[in-house]
Amino acid sequence: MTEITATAEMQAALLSRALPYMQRYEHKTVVVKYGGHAMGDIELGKAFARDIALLKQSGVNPIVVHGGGPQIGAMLAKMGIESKFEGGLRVTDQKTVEIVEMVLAGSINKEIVALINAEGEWAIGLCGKDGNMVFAEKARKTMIDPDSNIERVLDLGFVGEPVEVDRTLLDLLARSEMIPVLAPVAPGRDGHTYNINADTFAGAIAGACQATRLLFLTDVPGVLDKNKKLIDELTVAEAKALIKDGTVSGGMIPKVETCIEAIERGVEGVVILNGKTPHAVLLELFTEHGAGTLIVP
Ligand SMILES: Nc1ncnc2c1ncn2[C@@H]1O[C@H](COP(=O)(O)OP(=O)(O)O)[C@@H](O)[C@H]1O
Ligand SMILES: CC(=O)N[C@@H](CCC(=O)OP(=O)(O)O)C(=O)O
Repeated sequence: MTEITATAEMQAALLSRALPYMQRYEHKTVVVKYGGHAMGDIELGKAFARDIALLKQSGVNPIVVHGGGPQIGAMLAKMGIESKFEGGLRVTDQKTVEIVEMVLAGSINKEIVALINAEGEWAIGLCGKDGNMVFAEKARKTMIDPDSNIERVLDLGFVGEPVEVDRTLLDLLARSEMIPVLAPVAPGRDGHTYNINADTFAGAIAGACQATRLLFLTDVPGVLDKNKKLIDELTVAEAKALIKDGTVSGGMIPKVETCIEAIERGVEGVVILNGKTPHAVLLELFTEHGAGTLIVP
């Protein structure tokens, strides 16, 4: 067999394996949450943008929701403001929310839009404020104090939770062949701007759009057990237990909580996977052995 024939056969074999998966997602909504920790490397960023463009070209309706926690932290540090987190969420005062909006809805959002557009697609950068897409309310979070075992209410300032999602604009964009790239900032009916954890925002969008898949791209292979081994599959009950016993901590808490809520809202499948693996999105959706942790009911 010549080298050219061998390559053609390999490509055909790859295609024939991928095609049934491609058909499975045709005309379906896939929400991809692109975490701040998965960003940073320009080549990886281009590979991510290429995957999103390819999804669109294969008839899938992708919606990107991005984070930018480390990038916000760096900007706050430059301005001499210390980052403080409680339960994986940034304590956000008025000055902080202004910087959060600038970094998320400004620079990061437009960088991702430019990367996808460079792949020949029409991406459009928005946040919850655009088209009355998302309204938020001040987040009401409680936490069990590990020392006293007493539940305490957290005051996180202008941290919001999405309470209303209107998909009119998203549906319009899907019909116009555009790819929405969403920053997790939204207004409240009280006139304030709220900083929403990007995982929570992605879950609310996926729920409202009845997405077929919700993918979380982060900087770890998925949910790890106490021995740092990857857990391939988790039920909702097992996931709750891992948060309770502290195996899941920090930024992984809002992620896993969102997975649980998204499944309860009717999203078919939720996966947490490593966004630092080149073409993680295509591999997850279009190959038999998806990567990461799949959360199931
Ligand atoms: N059980 C766990 N399995 C995997 N990661 C965990 C776990 N518990 C805490 N983490 C932390 O959660 C981080 C991912 O959340 P986060 O930093 O918010 O990422 P992103 O910016 O991608 O949203 C990991 O880098 C890891 O440090
Ligand atoms: C309330 C809250 O914590 N908001 C996040 C929003 C960005 C985010 O979630 O980014 P990642 O996905 O990269 O973590 C923050 O201020 O960092």
